Amino acid sequence: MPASQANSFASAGTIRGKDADLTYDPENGGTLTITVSEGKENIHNRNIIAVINDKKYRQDAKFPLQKILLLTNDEATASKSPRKVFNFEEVNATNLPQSFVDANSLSPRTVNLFSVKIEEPAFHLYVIISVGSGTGQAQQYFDDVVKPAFSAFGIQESGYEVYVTSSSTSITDFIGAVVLPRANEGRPQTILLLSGDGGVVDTLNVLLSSSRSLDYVKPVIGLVAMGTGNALANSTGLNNDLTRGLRRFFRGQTCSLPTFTATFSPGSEALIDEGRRTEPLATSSDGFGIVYGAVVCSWALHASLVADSDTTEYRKFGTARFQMAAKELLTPSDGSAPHVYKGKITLTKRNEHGEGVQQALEAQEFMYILATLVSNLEETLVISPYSRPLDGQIRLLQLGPISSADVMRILGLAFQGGGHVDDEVVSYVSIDGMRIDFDDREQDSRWRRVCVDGKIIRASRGGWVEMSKNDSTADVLDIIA
Ligand SMILES: Nc1ncnc2c1ncn2[C@@H]1O[C@H](COP(=O)(O)OP(=O)(O)OP(=O)(O)O)[C@@H](O)[C@H]1O
Repeated sequence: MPASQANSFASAGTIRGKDADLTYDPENGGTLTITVSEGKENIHNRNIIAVINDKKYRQDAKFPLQKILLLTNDEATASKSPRKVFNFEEVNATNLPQSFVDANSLSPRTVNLFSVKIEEPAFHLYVIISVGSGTGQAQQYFDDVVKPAFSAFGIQESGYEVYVTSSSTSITDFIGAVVLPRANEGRPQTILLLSGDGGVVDTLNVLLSSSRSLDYVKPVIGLVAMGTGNALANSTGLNNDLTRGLRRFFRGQTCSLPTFTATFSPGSEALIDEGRRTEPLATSSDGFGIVYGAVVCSWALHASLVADSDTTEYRKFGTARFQMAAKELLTPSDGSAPHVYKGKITLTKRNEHGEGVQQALEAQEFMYILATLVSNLEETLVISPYSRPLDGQIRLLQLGPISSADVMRILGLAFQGGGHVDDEVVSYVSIDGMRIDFDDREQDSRWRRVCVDGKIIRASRGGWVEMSKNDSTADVLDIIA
């Protein structure tokens, strides 16, 4: 069979300028096997950002030039050369098997975005680099991977706006000053966000707490997982490949992001600057503090460990920071017993007529209260195994005043695929909302800390927090997943 008539799974082409037999196996995520005279090489789809046809190929060439944008990992090279964490390669090829090209080509949305972008630069494309996220790799990922990948698509640096964070309010400021006004003018905007959950949540909070015009066009966010937990990226599946979600940005679909509102009693404040300072919450028309979220609203052990571990010192340890802070809370180094959190919890569930029905929990002492819209708080921490990507269902996990050893055992099961929800000490239910009334005996404000998507809010003494799922009127941004 002549190479030009090769079937969809095998062909004779070239790779890096050398003649090669090419075979594509779609099983197990997809692998291209390249055989050249010197030997074999496998390229897995999970390492591929995209495959593109190079527009600059010569018309008289036998086969058009194609490019495989490849990202190979990572940590092995990093130990030898700290600068070289991300190995991006633009692999020149010709006559790749069609099924391989189809499995790695751009989504129609991206094709459209890039063609409009080149012809009409006012079509807004931004890259936000949150340099404080995770262990601080976002800038390097941009320099080593995003910039050359955009360039391979013909999008030069003048074709997009790059915004690098300089403080914890940078994303909020940028969204409020640039993205919101343009959305209100009806302009389509795409933001590639190199951050953890925080960048998405900051964007959400600005858009939801501002007034939106009738012309409002939802900005679209593509997320590259650069945070510590990356709950959104890990729960939507966009971090399933080895490109941190950049593959999904080029190939995925836009989806609405389910969200919730957490309302706080007057006097509640956000803790910032490693808990050293406070700032007021945005307020609702009736004067209550408001925070919007898309991931988690928690109290007790989870909120305490997120708060305690959010320091520059702890952040250096990546996800281990959460376990280190949990250990200190469960087995305090001064030998004291772990705190038992006191409060009254009322759940809201909708009945078949869509009416909210309230149910007060009998128990008033807890170790762990966590309501979530997502399955994974970290890549391997499956906190809510029944949650499906972007399903919009809030699920509540509850642990009573059990021993520290039992809490560690339960969290261990959560790290082993989510088996903890079948354990008899765990309550795991679907809800539409929840209210916590903090017991007046909780005098130490540390035990009234609530976590909303990583932000820590200290509720007022004897105060409350109420969280409820948002309806479609809160549909203010799309995420590529
Ligand atoms: N240049 C900067 N200076 C100070 N703070 C920054 C800077 N850049 C980002 N930040 C802050 O760092 C935090 C990073 O949050 P983000 O959620 O992106 O990552 P993370 O907390 O490591 O991950 P995750 O939320 O997924 O666990 C945010 O509060 C953000 O505002």
